[in-house]
Amino acid sequence: MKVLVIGAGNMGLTYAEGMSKSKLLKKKNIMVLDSSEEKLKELNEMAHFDAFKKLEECVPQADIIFIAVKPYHANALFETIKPLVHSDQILISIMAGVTIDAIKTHTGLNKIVRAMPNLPAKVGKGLTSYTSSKEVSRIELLTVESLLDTTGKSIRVRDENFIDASTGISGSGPAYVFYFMQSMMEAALQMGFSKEVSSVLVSETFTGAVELFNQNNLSPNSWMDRVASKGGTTQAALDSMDDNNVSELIKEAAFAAFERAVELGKEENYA
Ligand SMILES: NC(=O)C1=CN([C@@H]2O[C@H](COP(=O)(O)OP(=O)(O)OC[C@H]3O[C@@H](n4cnc5c(N)ncnc54)[C@H](O)[C@@H]3O)[C@@H](O)[C@H]2O)C=CC1
Ligand SMILES: O=C(O)[C@@H]1CCC=N1
Repeated sequence: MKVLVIGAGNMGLTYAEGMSKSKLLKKKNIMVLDSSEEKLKELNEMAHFDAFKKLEECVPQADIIFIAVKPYHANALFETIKPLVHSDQILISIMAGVTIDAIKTHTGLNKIVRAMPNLPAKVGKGLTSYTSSKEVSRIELLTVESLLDTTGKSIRVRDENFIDASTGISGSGPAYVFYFMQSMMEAALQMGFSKEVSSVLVSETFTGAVELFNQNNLSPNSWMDRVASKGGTTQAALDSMDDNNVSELIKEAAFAAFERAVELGKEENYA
């Protein structure tokens, strides 16, 4: 089996690296194509991939085509691969908002998997939600799932609405965590800590809290209760967040990402 990754940026290269460790793929069965000369140079230095510049040299031989370009590059790319594809191929897209119907129309392919990963895939801690067109068989889906799992965990969702929803939670979510971290680091700096110490204070706090959450069966609310003493320091911080409606604002932000994913897909707004 051969996999072709088109777009070797943050996500494409991460998946190519992940899939190169898959037992389903033998060495050198991952082809990677990027339109940027700089990227190609980088790819040519990586021994475990075959790097390509021309679609006609790699698209026809691929069993699975993995698309990881930005949504606004999708349609131009689809039109160029259309004459090169054959109906047995499976196309996996991780592009935000690009719908299965649009992919079918513009590529002529029917076996489509739409997936939404997230950036922690870079360190094997990704979460990828995915769904597929009915033409992808159960066995093919198992293969796809096994490839997606090379970068972390995957979750199969019922339909594309849940892909857009998971974009608002897990796809864009790492940025919300970084937003929170950035604010806490800025507060630590203002309190007089050095940059290095601020970074350690914040990152260890996040790692520790997530580890606690993962190792126990308690809700975040229950954990908050365990940190906060009545009339104490944590309660002062939580009261301040409640007074400022922070919880509602975070939910609003997640819905903004969800709605943007839906909007991108409508009438192909990403084009
Ligand atoms: N970065 C993230 O956290 C996440 C990104 N995504 C999705 O992944 C996709 C890729 O995002 P990133 O990796 O962050 O982007 P990126 O900008 O890092 O990588 C895109 C790559 O595609 C290449 N490219 C552009 N047009 C091309 C073409 N026609 N043929 C071949 N290569 C081409 C570019 O040279 C670049 O190397 C996007 O559609 C995004 O919606 C999904 C979930 C998370
Ligand atoms: O911001 C974006 O559009 C992409 C999709 C999820 C994360 N990054």
